[in-house]
Amino acid sequence: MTKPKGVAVLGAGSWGTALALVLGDNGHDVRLWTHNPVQADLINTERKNERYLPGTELPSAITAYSDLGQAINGVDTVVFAVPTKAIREVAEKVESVSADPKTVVHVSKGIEPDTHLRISEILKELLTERSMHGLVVLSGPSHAEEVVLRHPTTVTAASTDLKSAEHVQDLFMNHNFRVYTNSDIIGVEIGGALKNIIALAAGITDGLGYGDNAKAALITRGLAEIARLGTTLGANPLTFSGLAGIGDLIVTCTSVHSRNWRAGNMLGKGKKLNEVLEEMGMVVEGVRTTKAAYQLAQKYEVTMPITQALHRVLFHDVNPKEAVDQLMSRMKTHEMEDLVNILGEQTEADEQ
Ligand SMILES: NC(=O)C1=CN([C@@H]2O[C@H](COP(=O)(O)OP(=O)(O)OC[C@H]3O[C@@H](n4cnc5c(N)ncnc54)[C@H](OP(=O)(O)O)[C@@H]3O)[C@@H](O)[C@H]2O)C=CC1
Ligand SMILES: O=C(CO)COP(=O)(O)O
Repeated sequence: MTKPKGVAVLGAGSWGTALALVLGDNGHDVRLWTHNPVQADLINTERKNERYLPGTELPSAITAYSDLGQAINGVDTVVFAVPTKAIREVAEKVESVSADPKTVVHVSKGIEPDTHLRISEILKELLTERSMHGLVVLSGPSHAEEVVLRHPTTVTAASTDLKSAEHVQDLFMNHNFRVYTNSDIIGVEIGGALKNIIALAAGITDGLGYGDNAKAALITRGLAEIARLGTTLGANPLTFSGLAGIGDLIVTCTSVHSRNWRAGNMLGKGKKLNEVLEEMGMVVEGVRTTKAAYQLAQKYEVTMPITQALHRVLFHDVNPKEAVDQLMSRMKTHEMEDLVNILGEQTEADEQ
């Protein structure tokens, strides 16, 4: 395999910086782009990103840039690691300064409200052949705080083009960071985005003082509604039993590292959404994704009771305890209601 020319990581928050560290450990020339020139200088002089990953020593292979053209021209892979709401702005800038096509990777976990676009769809809309020749999503159960400690982590690289997925697998894979490939880009993006909704809800139930039964209920019934919407949108149902499905759901609902869980926890303890977001100071993707998923559930008539309950808490000021009570007193139903419906339809068809 020829050594890649270099990798640019766009976004020097916790995840962009952690991924830059993995790539640096693997011996790549890493260009970490931030829109903040002061932060770029600090990273280059102190070899640390104190705001987002305090105490982590960054490998010497990483150089921070605040000039986007300098960061991306000359590398063959560009990793978008900014929050979903910044993807459009950064992609437009990339398209305008890019001198040649690159493999584009994104690691963001969200869906755009109102357009309902997944991030790969936004990137395809904005990046032309001038700047992109392959598109890969890297996702899975992976808190930056543990990745920089070089603790074992597994993720999946999804693309409709297996060669591009394997290129990304080779770039990132090492003894601590194991990368699988997957061809279901829809399922991987939907799993990664929607788990944040359930993690917010899990934080809320913990904040209310409920225990492990409530959390297990949220994880399993959450997975059911993620899979219900995901398959409606064209995902392979099996993806939801993998790293980007149940894997990421478990890690985000159970870890104190999760910003979504932490934000939910504060809501459960009685804080207001705007106070919580201010206190976090880092992106809580699940808030916007709840809006997008709620709209999608309405559009496709998909039953998503947890998402709907969280939507009431976040945007209609419903008390979290009341939202849990409403969820628990829904009409009785079969656990495998979708399966029962499909089997029922089949039996009816067989009898005719
Ligand atoms: N943290 C994690 O463990 C993981 C995160 N992810 C996903 O990665 C994505 C990024 O998350 P994460 O790094 O944690 O977020 P953070 O909040 O830690 O950092 C976000 C970074 O993006 C920058 N940014 C924000 N808006 C813009 C913009 N318009 N133009 C340029 N840069 C911008 C911020 O700059 P500034 O400092 O100036 O605000 C900051 O450097 C999210 O979608 C998240 O779900 C996925 C897996 C793991
Ligand atoms: O996606 C993540 C872990 O896989 C990070 O989750 P949070 O954004 O909730 O911290």
